[in-house]
Amino acid sequence: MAPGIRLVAWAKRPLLGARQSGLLDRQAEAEGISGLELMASAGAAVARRITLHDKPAEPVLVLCGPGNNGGDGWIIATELAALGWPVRVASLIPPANLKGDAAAARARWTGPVEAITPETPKNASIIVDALFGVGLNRALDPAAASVVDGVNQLRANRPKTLVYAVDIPSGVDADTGDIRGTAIKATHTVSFVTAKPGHLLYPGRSNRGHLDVVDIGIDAQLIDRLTPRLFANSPALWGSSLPERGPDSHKYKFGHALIVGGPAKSTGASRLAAIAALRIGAGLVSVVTASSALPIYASTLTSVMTKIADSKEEIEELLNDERITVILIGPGAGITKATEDTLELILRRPGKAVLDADALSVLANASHLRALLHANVVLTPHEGEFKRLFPSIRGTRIERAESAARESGATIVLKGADTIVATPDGRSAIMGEAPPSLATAGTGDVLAGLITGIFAQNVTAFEAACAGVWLHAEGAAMHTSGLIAEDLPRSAALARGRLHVSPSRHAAVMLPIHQPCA
Ligand SMILES: NC(=O)C1=CN([C@@H]2O[C@H](COP(=O)(O)OP(=O)(O)OC[C@H]3O[C@@H](n4cnc5c(N)ncnc54)[C@H](O)[C@@H]3O)[C@@H](O)[C@H]2O)[C@@H](O)CC1
Ligand SMILES: [K+]
Repeated sequence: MAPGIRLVAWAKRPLLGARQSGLLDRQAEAEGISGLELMASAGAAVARRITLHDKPAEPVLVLCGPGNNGGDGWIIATELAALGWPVRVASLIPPANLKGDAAAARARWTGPVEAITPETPKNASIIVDALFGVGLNRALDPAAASVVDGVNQLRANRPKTLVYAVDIPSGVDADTGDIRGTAIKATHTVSFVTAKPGHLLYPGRSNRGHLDVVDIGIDAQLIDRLTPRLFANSPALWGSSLPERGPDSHKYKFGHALIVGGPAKSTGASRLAAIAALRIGAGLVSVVTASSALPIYASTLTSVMTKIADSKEEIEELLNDERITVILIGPGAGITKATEDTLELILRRPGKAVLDADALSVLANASHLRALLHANVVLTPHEGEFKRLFPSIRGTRIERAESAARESGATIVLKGADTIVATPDGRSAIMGEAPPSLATAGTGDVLAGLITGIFAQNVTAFEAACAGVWLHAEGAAMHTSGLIAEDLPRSAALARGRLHVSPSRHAAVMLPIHQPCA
């Protein structure tokens, strides 16, 4: 059988940062695979991935850095040359200064070696970026930055140029997705064993291009020994938890979500949330409204029920109904004493709750309510709301979401281009695939409704939050243009339906090397 590239279903594996990737390599070495063997597998896999393209007329340009990422580069060059491909190699440091596995890999390359200059990237249609990988620990120095900028300029001038990043685009921080000075804009990234947080977190996410993760011979069970807690948000994480309707299904099996409505002048947000909760599968959805706003809710909602409550006591009576499995408060609620009172009643109830929008603003100013938060409360702040809720928490987006979950005891959905879900017990997930079309009015209300509707169905806060975030993005991605919030509940529900139509979509595959690739 022809040698293939063993692509890993990376969404099914945890994300490992720089330190954990290093630990995994050390563990593999302790199990008897040398660093050089790992490097040889890594380099060979990248070379084979590149040969899925047509052989170019000009030599493939391999840019090698000072560490083991550069080591991968020397192997890639050697493998490509062995397959009869024209190759040029340029090194950032004098090859005699390389150490360890990188020096051993360099010794396999018998062709000429150029020193990297700003002019190096000219006239190449395929470039391999093996400058820096997970060992990047500071901003690129001027020599590295100028070649990186040169590669990006070439790609801008010649859009068909293929730029293959080895492990991660050089300049992107593998842990945070930050750009350290400047960074390669790759068309493809080939990483090893697991994806890295920097592949999913912005701004680095924009530099990654198409991501493949390849197997390099490390036993996947070694990953579990690192007790990883960070994941890519994908159906692999929560898909099997979502209950399916069968012939004997009854609506009461799928929960009853109660949405706290807003005043007559702002009912749209809660109506969007209610429709989203129902579409995504909650058995029953009710909006609780004051009599004054009832005509609007009653005339615009059909399958969503309305319940009237004109006083704190009436609201309390409704909330005491044990058939209600989850309550959403916030969209269009108003930053008022009434919202604060209802919020307090909700938090004093031991059950599930989702707090969004105005409820978060109220919570930020009501320190006495903080102590009532628990793991079955989901908070869905965007950056501005997060800063008001947790003004003293600093760090990267992941660190901040994790600290907030730990400190508050609630499940946090830190919204953004790369929405992060974090739980008080230390698990987190990054959604790195949301389309920019979600930046439009009302989409946050739909997200809150989706999470609420899923949470109603006997799933955990983490699963509900992750599934809501993913289905929201996947639903948006179905629209090529003109997306408005009203479209999303239906699209998210269709996305949910598709999960079970093509379960193999998230499975590992073996890519034969002669298969043409877009
Ligand atoms: N056994 C292993 O450890 C394996 C490692 N692999 C490769 O090795 C890479 C990690 O190798 P390393 O830990 O050597 O790290 P890197 O090769 O990513 O970079 C480390 C080197 O770059 C220097 N450096 C860091 N930031 C710099 C900056 N801004 N400007 C200039 N120099 C800078 C460091 O001083 C060090 O010399 C992975 O990303 C992967 O590509 C793969 O070969 C698989 C196996
Ligand atoms: K790289």
